[in-house]
Parts: sequence; structure tokens; C-alpha cells
Amino acid sequence: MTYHGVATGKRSIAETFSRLREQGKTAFIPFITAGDPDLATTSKALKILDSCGSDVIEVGVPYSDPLADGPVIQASATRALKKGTTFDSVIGMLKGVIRELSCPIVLFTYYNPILKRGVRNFMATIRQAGVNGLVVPDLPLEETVLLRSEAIMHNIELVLLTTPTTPTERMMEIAKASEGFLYLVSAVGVTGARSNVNLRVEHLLREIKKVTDKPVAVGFGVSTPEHVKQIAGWGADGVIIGSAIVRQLCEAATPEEGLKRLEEYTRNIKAAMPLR
Ligand SMILES: O=P(O)(O)OC[C@@H](O)[C@@H](O)c1c[nH]c2ccccc12
Repeated sequence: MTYHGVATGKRSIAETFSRLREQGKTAFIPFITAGDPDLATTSKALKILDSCGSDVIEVGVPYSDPLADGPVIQASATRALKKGTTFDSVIGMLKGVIRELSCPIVLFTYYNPILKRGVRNFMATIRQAGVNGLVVPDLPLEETVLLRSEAIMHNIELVLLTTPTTPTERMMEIAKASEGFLYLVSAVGVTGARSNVNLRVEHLLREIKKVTDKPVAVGFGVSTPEHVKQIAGWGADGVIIGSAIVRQLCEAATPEEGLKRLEEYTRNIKAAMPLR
């Protein structure tokens, strides 16, 4: 596959999910903040996550005002910014490492940095770096029109979010417009590990599956092998883990120790992923 001279040779997010569905597997989708503890470690972490069997990886661009984020990811973004991480340096790091990864990358950013660069320029930049998908958590559906058309033009899969308080009609529109997969936010509030998975997720998944064939991945508050088994058992196509992953990688005494903990944690979670 080529796009504007960039050889991607990689499966899209949608293709990744169809292949997993054929194999009866649930996708494992870790999230890490770029630049925490530093960009060189992020690059190594991406390789580890890829080789431990991640199916898609979310990379967060650190932002000073991360409204939807809980304490772990907020602190992570603050550390990354203190290290001088910028959008351009994240793109530079990704350009160097993406070609070595087999799984697609979803870039995670708030809307302001996109507006600042201009939507078209932003899309072209991330596509040139080899990014496959994009999540913009502070973008309401009504305002996705321009972003969606530019994303489609640039071959970027724009993943949209639905929450337990999203009315059904609106959820249906979001499902229709979402590319790659639909992100089901499991609980109201901010990101961060919780002790139990919201039991409403089982019902929500059923409701969503009635109206769309698109893959659905569940995130927010997932941290243990038990959570993963439970969510996969309810028929989710993917499970997203952010805060718990960030803690392994970034709260260790040294980057090396963090990478080791990340690998162990990821292997543990992967071992718990059942075949459906
Ligand atoms: O951290 P958690 O609870 O595991 O949730 C996933 C999450 O971190 C990741 O997808 C994410 C990071 N920042 C976000 C902002 C909004 C929605 C989702 C996110």
C-alpha cells in the first residue's frame, strides 16, 4: 500500500480487527504517553508492546489541559511536557519507529493542537509519519465533519467515542461515523484504573452490536487479567488499557526497570485473553 509516496505495507485498523474476528480473538490495545519518561524510552516501549502481541497501540500526545484524563495520565503528560516533548518531537520519534512495528498506531490528541496546525496540514503530517488512526477525546460529533473528511482524504481512521450516558440515537450516529473501531468508554468520569468493570458494559455492548457491525473496543478502568476476561466474554472486539500500562512504564525507578515491568505486565494480560 502506498500513500503520497509513503509505503505503509501495514494492515489498517479495520483490517486488523477483521482478521482477529476471523480468528475469534479479542484485540489488545495499550495506551502510552509519548515522552514519558523520555522519547527514546517511548520508542523502545512501542517495540516491546508490538512484539508482545499488541494488536493496535494508542500513543498519546502530551497536553497541558487533559480534561478527560485521571491522575495517572495527567501526571504522565506533565512529566513528558517537562522533558520538552512537543508534537513535532513525537512525530519525529514515530517516523523512526513505526516502520519497525507490525501493528497499526492510533495517535491520541486533544483538539487544540490540531486546530493550531490546521486540520489538513495535521492529517498530512501524521500520515507521513505512518500513523493509521486518530482519537480526539474532546471533539463532539457535530464538530467532526471537517476532521472526518480530511481524515478520509488522508487515509486516517478517525475513531469516535461513545459513553454510558450517550443517548441511543446519538450512539448510532457515532457508530456510523467511526472508522477503524468504536471506542466504548466503560464508565462516566476520567481515565484511570478502577477496581471493577462497570457491569452496564455487557448491556451496552449488546445495544451497540444491534446497530453496527463495526468492531467495539472497551476502555477506561481496565487493569487486571480478570477485567480483560470479563470484557472479552461479553463480546467486545478489543480491550484498551491506559493508566495501568503507564504506571508500569513510568513509575519505575529507571527507564530500563519500567520497560521490564511493561513487558511482564503485557505478557500477563495477553495470557489472560481468551479465544471467543
Ligand atoms: O487509563 P484507562 O482508564 O485505562 O483508560 C484508557 C485510556 O487511558 C486511553 O484510551 C485514554 C487516554 N486519554 C484518554 C482521554 C479520553 C479517552 C480515552 C483516553
